[in-house]
Amino acid sequence: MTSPFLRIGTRGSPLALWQARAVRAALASAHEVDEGAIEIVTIKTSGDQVKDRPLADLGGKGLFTKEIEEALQGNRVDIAVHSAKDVPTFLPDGLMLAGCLPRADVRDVLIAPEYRTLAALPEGAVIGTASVRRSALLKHLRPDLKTVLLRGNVETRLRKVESGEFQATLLALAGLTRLGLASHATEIFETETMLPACGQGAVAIEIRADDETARGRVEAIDHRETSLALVAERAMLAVLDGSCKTPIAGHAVHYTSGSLHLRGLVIAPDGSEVWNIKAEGAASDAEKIGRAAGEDLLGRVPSGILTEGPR
Ligand SMILES: NCc1[nH]cc(CCC(=O)O)c1CC(=O)O
Repeated sequence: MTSPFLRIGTRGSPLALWQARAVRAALASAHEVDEGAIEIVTIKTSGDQVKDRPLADLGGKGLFTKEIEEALQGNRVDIAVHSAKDVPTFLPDGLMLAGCLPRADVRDVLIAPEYRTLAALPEGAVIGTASVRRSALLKHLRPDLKTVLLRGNVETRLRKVESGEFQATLLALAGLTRLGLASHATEIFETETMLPACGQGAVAIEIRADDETARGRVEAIDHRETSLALVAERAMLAVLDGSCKTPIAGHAVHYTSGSLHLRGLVIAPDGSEVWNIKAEGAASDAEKIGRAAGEDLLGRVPSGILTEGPR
Protein backbone atom coordinates (compact mmCIF):
# COMPACT_ATOMS: atom_id res chain seq x y z
CA MET A 1 0.00 0.00 0.00
CA THR A 2 1.34 3.45 -0.84
CA SER A 3 1.32 6.01 1.92
CA PRO A 4 -1.13 8.89 1.59
CA PHE A 5 0.00 12.22 0.12
CA LEU A 6 -1.30 13.91 3.28
CA ARG A 7 -3.49 12.99 6.24
CA ILE A 8 -5.93 15.69 7.32
CA GLY A 9 -7.15 15.81 10.92
CA THR A 10 -10.56 17.37 11.47
CA ARG A 11 -13.60 17.33 13.74
CA GLY A 12 -16.45 15.23 12.47
CA SER A 13 -19.18 17.89 12.45
CA PRO A 14 -20.77 18.58 9.05
CA LEU A 15 -19.16 22.05 9.02
CA ALA A 16 -15.72 20.71 9.89
CA LEU A 17 -15.99 17.98 7.25
CA TRP A 18 -16.99 20.52 4.61
CA GLN A 19 -13.88 22.53 5.48
CA ALA A 20 -11.59 19.50 5.44
CA ARG A 21 -12.96 18.46 2.04
CA ALA A 22 -12.44 21.98 0.68
CA VAL A 23 -8.81 21.84 1.79
CA ARG A 24 -8.43 18.36 0.29
CA ALA A 25 -9.85 19.58 -3.04
CA ALA A 26 -7.52 22.59 -3.11
CA LEU A 27 -4.47 20.43 -2.29
CA ALA A 28 -5.37 17.76 -4.84
CA SER A 29 -5.79 20.33 -7.55
CA ALA A 30 -2.63 22.33 -6.73
CA HIS A 31 -0.47 19.21 -6.55
CA GLU A 32 -2.22 17.20 -9.28
CA VAL A 33 -2.87 14.22 -7.05
CA ASP A 34 -6.02 12.17 -6.73
CA GLU A 35 -8.30 13.24 -3.87
CA GLY A 36 -8.21 9.63 -2.76
CA ALA A 37 -4.53 10.10 -1.93
CA ILE A 38 -5.47 12.62 0.76
CA GLU A 39 -6.92 10.96 3.80
CA ILE A 40 -9.46 12.64 6.09
CA VAL A 41 -9.16 11.48 9.70
CA THR A 42 -12.03 12.59 11.96
CA ILE A 43 -11.21 13.24 15.59
CA LYS A 44 -13.60 13.89 18.47
CA THR A 45 -12.70 16.96 20.53
CA SER A 46 -13.75 17.87 24.07
CA GLY A 47 -15.89 20.63 22.55
CA ASP A 48 -17.89 17.95 20.75
CA GLN A 49 -18.59 16.09 23.97
CA VAL A 50 -19.63 18.71 26.52
CA LYS A 51 -22.80 20.38 25.33
CA ASP A 52 -24.52 21.71 28.41
CA ARG A 53 -22.11 24.30 29.77
CA PRO A 54 -20.81 27.57 28.36
CA LEU A 55 -17.44 27.20 26.68
CA ALA A 56 -15.98 29.77 29.05
CA ASP A 57 -16.57 27.42 31.97
CA LEU A 58 -14.40 24.78 30.40
CA GLY A 59 -11.15 26.64 30.35
CA GLY A 60 -11.53 28.83 27.30
CA LYS A 61 -10.16 28.21 23.87
CA GLY A 62 -8.71 25.06 22.43
CA LEU A 63 -11.73 22.89 23.09
CA PHE A 64 -12.37 22.29 19.42
CA THR A 65 -8.72 21.83 18.54
CA LYS A 66 -6.89 20.10 21.41
CA GLU A 67 -7.31 16.45 20.40
CA ILE A 68 -6.64 17.28 16.76
CA GLU A 69 -3.46 19.09 17.73
CA GLU A 70 -2.43 16.08 19.79
CA ALA A 71 -2.89 13.87 16.73
CA LEU A 72 -0.73 16.33 14.79
CA GLN A 73 1.99 16.28 17.46
CA GLY A 74 1.78 12.50 17.63
CA ASN A 75 2.30 12.23 13.87
CA ARG A 76 -1.08 10.54 13.36
CA VAL A 77 -2.08 13.29 10.92
CA ASP A 78 0.04 15.68 8.85
CA ILE A 79 -2.16 18.75 8.80
CA ALA A 80 -5.12 19.95 10.87
CA VAL A 81 -7.99 21.93 9.37
CA HIS A 82 -9.91 24.29 11.66
CA SER A 83 -12.36 27.17 11.57
CA ALA A 84 -9.79 29.91 12.21
CA LYS A 85 -12.13 31.36 14.81
CA ASP A 86 -11.76 28.25 16.96
CA VAL A 87 -7.95 28.15 16.88
CA PRO A 88 -6.48 29.10 20.28
CA THR A 89 -4.62 32.38 20.53
CA PHE A 90 -1.47 30.56 21.57
CA LEU A 91 -0.62 27.37 19.69
CA PRO A 92 0.93 24.37 21.43
CA ASP A 93 4.70 24.00 21.13
CA GLY A 94 5.96 22.82 17.78
CA LEU A 95 2.81 23.70 15.83
CA MET A 96 2.18 26.58 13.44
CA LEU A 97 -0.43 27.87 11.01
CA ALA A 98 0.80 27.36 7.45
CA GLY A 99 -2.06 28.63 5.33
CA CYS A 100 -5.67 29.61 4.84
CA LEU A 101 -8.38 29.09 2.27
CA PRO A 102 -9.84 32.28 0.76
CA ARG A 103 -12.06 33.85 3.40
CA ALA A 104 -15.82 33.54 3.15
CA ASP A 105 -18.31 36.20 4.20
CA VAL A 106 -17.33 37.29 7.72
CA ARG A 107 -20.73 38.63 8.78
CA ASP A 108 -23.00 37.37 11.54
CA VAL A 109 -26.66 36.82 10.82
CA LEU A 110 -29.85 36.76 12.84
CA ILE A 111 -32.16 33.81 12.56
CA ALA A 112 -35.55 34.92 13.81
CA PRO A 113 -38.18 32.89 11.97
CA GLU A 114 -41.10 34.85 13.38
CA TYR A 115 -39.83 38.43 13.77
CA ARG A 116 -37.11 38.46 11.07
CA THR A 117 -35.07 41.47 12.25
CA LEU A 118 -33.45 42.67 15.46
CA ALA A 119 -35.59 45.80 15.37
CA ALA A 120 -38.79 43.76 15.15
CA LEU A 121 -38.01 41.49 18.11
CA PRO A 122 -40.40 42.22 20.98
CA GLU A 123 -39.11 43.71 24.23
CA GLY A 124 -37.50 41.07 26.44
CA ALA A 125 -37.22 38.52 23.63
CA VAL A 126 -34.93 35.57 24.33
CA ILE A 127 -31.93 34.97 22.08
CA GLY A 128 -30.01 31.73 22.22
CA THR A 129 -26.27 32.06 21.69
CA ALA A 130 -23.13 30.42 23.06
CA SER A 131 -20.94 33.35 22.12
CA VAL A 132 -20.18 35.99 24.75
CA ARG A 133 -19.24 38.36 21.93
CA ARG A 134 -22.61 38.06 20.23
CA SER A 135 -24.46 38.20 23.53
CA ALA A 136 -22.65 41.41 24.55
CA LEU A 137 -23.03 43.07 21.14
CA LEU A 138 -26.73 42.20 21.07
CA LYS A 139 -27.25 43.71 24.51
CA HIS A 140 -25.33 46.78 23.42
CA LEU A 141 -27.79 47.22 20.55
CA ARG A 142 -30.88 46.12 22.49
CA PRO A 143 -30.37 46.23 26.29
CA ASP A 144 -33.85 44.77 26.84
CA LEU A 145 -33.03 41.42 25.19
CA LYS A 146 -32.24 38.29 27.18
CA THR A 147 -29.56 35.88 26.06
CA VAL A 148 -29.36 32.24 27.06
CA LEU A 149 -26.88 29.47 26.47
CA LEU A 150 -27.38 27.60 23.24
CA ARG A 151 -24.69 25.10 22.36
CA GLY A 152 -24.47 22.38 19.79
CA ASN A 153 -23.67 22.39 16.12
CA VAL A 154 -25.29 24.67 13.58
CA GLU A 155 -28.13 22.26 12.71
CA THR A 156 -29.05 21.71 16.38
CA ARG A 157 -29.20 25.44 16.99
CA LEU A 158 -31.41 26.00 13.97
CA ARG A 159 -33.77 23.28 15.12
CA LYS A 160 -34.11 24.85 18.58
CA VAL A 161 -34.94 28.25 17.21
CA GLU A 162 -37.33 26.87 14.64
CA SER A 163 -39.18 24.88 17.30
CA GLY A 164 -39.80 28.14 19.17
CA GLU A 165 -37.54 27.42 22.15
CA PHE A 166 -36.01 30.85 21.53
CA GLN A 167 -37.13 33.84 19.49
CA ALA A 168 -33.81 34.07 17.69
CA THR A 169 -30.21 32.97 17.43
CA LEU A 170 -27.11 34.39 15.80
CA LEU A 171 -24.70 32.46 13.62
CA ALA A 172 -21.87 33.10 11.22
CA LEU A 173 -23.05 33.41 7.64
CA ALA A 174 -19.95 31.49 6.54
CA GLY A 175 -20.93 28.35 8.41
CA LEU A 176 -24.53 28.50 7.23
CA THR A 177 -23.45 28.98 3.64
CA ARG A 178 -21.03 26.04 3.77
CA LEU A 179 -23.86 23.85 4.99
CA GLY A 180 -26.30 25.12 2.37
CA LEU A 181 -28.41 26.72 5.11
CA ALA A 182 -27.92 30.43 4.38
CA SER A 183 -31.61 30.79 3.49
CA HIS A 184 -32.40 30.51 7.23
CA ALA A 185 -30.80 33.90 7.85
CA THR A 186 -33.44 36.58 8.33
CA GLU A 187 -31.11 39.56 8.80
CA ILE A 188 -27.45 40.06 7.91
CA PHE A 189 -25.48 42.39 10.20
CA GLU A 190 -22.90 44.65 8.64
CA THR A 191 -19.53 44.43 10.41
CA GLU A 192 -20.03 48.04 11.60
CA THR A 193 -23.03 46.83 13.62
CA MET A 194 -21.69 43.49 14.74
CA LEU A 195 -17.94 43.10 14.48
CA PRO A 196 -17.09 39.42 13.86
CA ALA A 197 -14.82 37.24 15.95
CA CYS A 198 -11.15 37.20 15.00
CA GLY A 199 -10.75 34.58 12.29
CA GLN A 200 -14.43 34.34 11.47
CA GLY A 201 -15.10 33.03 7.97
CA ALA A 202 -11.56 31.74 7.49
CA VAL A 203 -10.38 28.13 7.35
CA ALA A 204 -6.87 27.70 8.77
CA ILE A 205 -4.42 24.87 8.26
CA GLU A 206 -2.06 23.91 11.07
CA ILE A 207 1.10 21.81 10.72
CA ARG A 208 4.11 20.67 12.73
CA ALA A 209 6.60 23.52 12.43
CA ASP A 210 9.41 21.14 11.51
CA ASP A 211 7.48 19.38 8.74
CA GLU A 212 8.95 21.00 5.62
CA THR A 213 7.02 18.72 3.30
CA ALA A 214 3.62 19.57 4.74
CA ARG A 215 4.57 23.23 4.88
CA GLY A 216 5.45 23.36 1.18
CA ARG A 217 2.28 21.52 0.22
CA VAL A 218 0.08 23.82 2.30
CA GLU A 219 1.83 27.04 1.26
CA ALA A 220 1.00 26.20 -2.35
CA ILE A 221 -2.69 26.71 -1.59
CA ASP A 222 -2.37 29.54 0.93
CA HIS A 223 -4.57 32.56 0.26
CA ARG A 224 -2.10 35.24 1.27
CA GLU A 225 -4.63 38.06 1.78
CA THR A 226 -6.61 35.93 4.21
CA SER A 227 -3.51 34.75 6.06
CA LEU A 228 -2.26 38.31 6.54
CA ALA A 229 -5.65 39.45 7.83
CA LEU A 230 -5.59 36.52 10.24
CA VAL A 231 -2.07 37.43 11.40
CA ALA A 232 -3.26 40.94 12.30
CA GLU A 233 -6.40 39.73 14.06
CA ARG A 234 -4.54 37.08 16.03
CA ALA A 235 -1.70 39.46 16.97
CA MET A 236 -4.31 41.75 18.50
CA LEU A 237 -5.85 38.82 20.38
CA ALA A 238 -2.45 37.71 21.64
CA VAL A 239 -1.89 41.08 23.29
CA LEU A 240 -5.33 41.01 24.88
CA ASP A 241 -4.84 37.39 25.84
CA GLY A 242 -8.20 36.67 24.32
CA SER A 243 -10.19 33.89 25.83
CA CYS A 244 -13.77 32.74 25.43
CA LYS A 245 -14.55 34.68 28.61
CA THR A 246 -13.75 38.09 27.27
CA PRO A 247 -15.82 39.47 24.46
CA ILE A 248 -13.31 40.58 21.84
CA ALA A 249 -14.00 41.14 18.18
CA GLY A 250 -11.63 41.86 15.34
CA HIS A 251 -11.68 42.03 11.59
CA ALA A 252 -8.92 42.94 9.17
CA VAL A 253 -9.41 43.68 5.49
CA HIS A 254 -6.57 43.36 3.03
CA TYR A 255 -6.99 45.82 0.14
CA THR A 256 -5.58 45.23 -3.33
CA SER A 257 -3.47 48.37 -2.85
CA GLY A 258 -1.49 46.36 -0.30
CA SER A 259 -2.85 48.11 2.76
CA LEU A 260 -4.48 46.38 5.66
CA HIS A 261 -7.25 47.86 7.79
CA LEU A 262 -8.02 46.38 11.18
CA ARG A 263 -10.99 47.07 13.40
CA GLY A 264 -11.18 45.66 16.88
CA LEU A 265 -13.21 46.02 20.03
CA VAL A 266 -13.54 44.85 23.57
CA ILE A 267 -17.00 44.96 25.09
CA ALA A 268 -18.29 44.59 28.64
CA PRO A 269 -20.16 41.27 28.83
CA ASP A 270 -23.43 43.09 29.58
CA GLY A 271 -22.93 45.32 26.54
CA SER A 272 -22.88 48.49 28.63
CA GLU A 273 -19.49 49.71 27.42
CA VAL A 274 -17.46 49.24 24.24
CA TRP A 275 -13.84 50.08 23.48
CA ASN A 276 -13.08 50.41 19.77
CA ILE A 277 -9.86 50.53 17.80
CA LYS A 278 -9.11 51.18 14.15
CA ALA A 279 -5.64 50.70 12.71
CA GLU A 280 -4.12 50.50 9.28
CA GLY A 281 -0.81 50.07 7.55
CA ALA A 282 1.03 48.02 4.96
CA ALA A 283 -0.19 44.42 4.83
CA SER A 284 3.43 43.30 5.22
CA ASP A 285 3.23 44.83 8.72
CA ALA A 286 0.14 42.79 9.63
CA GLU A 287 1.61 41.52 12.87
CA LYS A 288 2.73 44.99 13.96
CA ILE A 289 -0.65 46.52 13.14
CA GLY A 290 -2.44 43.88 15.19
CA ARG A 291 -0.09 44.17 18.15
CA ALA A 292 -0.36 47.97 18.21
CA ALA A 293 -4.16 47.76 18.11
CA GLY A 294 -4.14 45.27 20.97
CA GLU A 295 -1.81 47.45 23.03
CA ASP A 296 -3.95 50.51 22.44
CA LEU A 297 -7.01 48.65 23.70
CA LEU A 298 -5.08 47.17 26.60
CA GLY A 299 -4.20 50.69 27.73
CA ARG A 300 -7.83 51.81 27.76
CA VAL A 301 -9.89 48.82 28.86
CA PRO A 302 -10.23 48.41 32.64
CA SER A 303 -8.30 45.29 33.60
CA GLY A 304 -11.36 43.79 35.33
CA ILE A 305 -13.10 43.58 31.97
CA LEU A 306 -10.30 41.55 30.45
CA THR A 307 -9.84 39.15 33.33
CA GLU A 308 -13.36 38.62 34.62
CA GLY A 309 -15.68 36.41 32.70
CA PRO A 310 -19.40 37.03 32.32
CA ARG A 311 -21.60 35.36 34.87
N1 LIG B 1 -17.51 27.98 17.21
C1 LIG B 1 -18.34 27.44 16.22
C2 LIG B 1 -18.05 27.92 14.84
N2 LIG B 1 -16.80 27.97 14.36
C3 LIG B 1 -16.84 28.47 13.09
C4 LIG B 1 -18.16 28.74 12.79
C5 LIG B 1 -18.67 29.29 11.55
C6 LIG B 1 -17.73 29.32 10.39
C7 LIG B 1 -16.71 30.40 10.43
O1 LIG B 1 -16.83 31.42 11.13
O2 LIG B 1 -15.72 30.25 9.68
C8 LIG B 1 -18.93 28.38 13.88
C9 LIG B 1 -20.39 28.47 14.02
C10 LIG B 1 -20.89 29.87 14.17
O3 LIG B 1 -20.27 30.67 14.90
O4 LIG B 1 -21.91 30.22 13.59
